Amino acid sequence: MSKLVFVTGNANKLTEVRAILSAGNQPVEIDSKSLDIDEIQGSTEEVSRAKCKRAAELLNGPCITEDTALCFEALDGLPGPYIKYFLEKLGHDGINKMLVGFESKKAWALCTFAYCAGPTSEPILFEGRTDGTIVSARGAAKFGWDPVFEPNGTGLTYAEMASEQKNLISHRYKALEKLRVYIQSL
Ligand SMILES: O=c1nc[nH]c2c1ncn2[C@H]1C[C@H](O)[C@@H](COP(=O)(O)OP(=O)(O)OP(=O)(O)O)O1
Ligand SMILES: [Mg+2]
Repeated sequence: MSKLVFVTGNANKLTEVRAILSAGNQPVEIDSKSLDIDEIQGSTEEVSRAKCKRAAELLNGPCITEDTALCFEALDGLPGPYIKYFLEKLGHDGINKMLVGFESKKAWALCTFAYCAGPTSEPILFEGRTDGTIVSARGAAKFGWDPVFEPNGTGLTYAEMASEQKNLISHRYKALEKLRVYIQSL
């Protein structure tokens, strides 16, 4: 099959996706298209489905999209798919302050890849989840909320890890492993 098109406006995602999919003995190559597609409100599944469907309409062909949510246990899963706007307004410090009144600092990163075969097809979803804790920022602020998320059992924030380490345990890696199996069955 021809190369898959990954529609995203986020260069960091693209770098990680390429790194993860090129590892292993059956590498998957992808093309990318930088489109900033409107995102609806709703559950992570609804947000993902709508975005991928719209991308397939715009491209008039098959594509993948990806949505990343950061969910706080104390807030029953919020900010979830809206983390981008919270991060933009509040920064790493504000993200921590959101949890000051709560005992639990537990959080999980949820990645949802969507594959849509074309404008008249329904997207198929692939989820990956990594559990951890929200901590004061540590490590280089290169990618989103990486400095404030410490995956369980590592003692390091995503930002303190080598990219190879993050890419072996991340929400994105887990979702991509499911997508990879699906793509290779096409
Ligand atoms: O592994 C990650 N480590 C740290 N931060 C991350 C990660 N992955 C996404 N992020 C950030 C980017 C954005 O602030 C929000 C997700 O929002 P989200 O809509 O999925 O991403 P986006 O709008 O940047 O790109 P896209 O064009 O693919 O929708 O969390
Ligand atoms: Mg987005």
